[in-house]
Amino acid sequence: MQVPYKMNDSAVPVITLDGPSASGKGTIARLASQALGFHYLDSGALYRLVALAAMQANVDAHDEQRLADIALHLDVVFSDTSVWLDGKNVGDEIRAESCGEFASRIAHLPALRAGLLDRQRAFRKPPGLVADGRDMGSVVFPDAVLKIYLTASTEERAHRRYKQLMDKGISANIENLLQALRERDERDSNRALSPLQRSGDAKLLDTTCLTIEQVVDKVLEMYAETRDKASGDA
Ligand SMILES: Nc1ncnc2c1ncn2[C@@H]1O[C@H](COP(=O)(O)OP(=O)(O)O)[C@@H](O)[C@H]1O
Ligand SMILES: Nc1ccn([C@H]2C[C@H](O)[C@@H](COP(=O)(O)OP(=O)(O)O)O2)c(=O)n1
Repeated sequence: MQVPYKMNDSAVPVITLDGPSASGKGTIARLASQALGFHYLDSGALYRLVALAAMQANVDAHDEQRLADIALHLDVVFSDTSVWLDGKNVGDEIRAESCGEFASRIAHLPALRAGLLDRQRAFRKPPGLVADGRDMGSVVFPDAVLKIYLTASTEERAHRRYKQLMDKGISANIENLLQALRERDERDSNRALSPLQRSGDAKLLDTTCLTIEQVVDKVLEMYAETRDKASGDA
């Protein structure tokens, strides 16, 4: 397990991007982190990795203790281009819709979420971090300097996911994707612990009519404004 950065975490700026499935969180967080030279945390990948490991070991979605145990002992390595679980490249496997679905079904379990907390916070290292997920701004990094709630209409998100799957040569059906997105949004938003919701201090960024480049520019602009304000206040 990685050792958390301990010296003075609050001095390391964090930008959080939370939002529903296929809103573009991963794409935008990765590009913004590259532009700023920051580290990047794809927290959804951790939930997907627990889901994959659990599916491979035939662990029941209700077996909180075993799932928490998997979360605590995940042997995972993130590289720029992929993710390695127990020494095996599982980058494509964790992106499967079935894996995202299983991740969403187990993500309400408190012991599992607790088991991933330190691992997520360990990504906070100088010079800064961009983190994406559902509860990055509300629970994992409540002192983030910039919190964004990224969203887009359900139809646009289904269209984006459809195109993404087709580009990878995976067949998909837009109606099924729409239905799956609605179910996942519903489950992620209505769980008791760390639900997907826009917290009061998160800035809303609706990307329905924006290109990827426009969204990245907007995030960088928001971050520059936050820094200007902080230096003006000092
Ligand atoms: N503003 C945008 N306009 C068009 N396509 C986008 C936009 N943002 C993201 N995408 C595309 O949508 C798909 C889903 O994005 P992704 O980053 O995986 O979303 P999330 O992490 O929220 O599930 C990807 O193929 C990505 O390239
Ligand atoms: N911070 C997080 C990240 C993901 N999850 C859960 C809920 C999500 O449906 C699954 C998969 O997340 P992921 O961000 O990879 O999914 P999408 O790319 O948005 O489709 O994991 C969570 O509960 N908290």
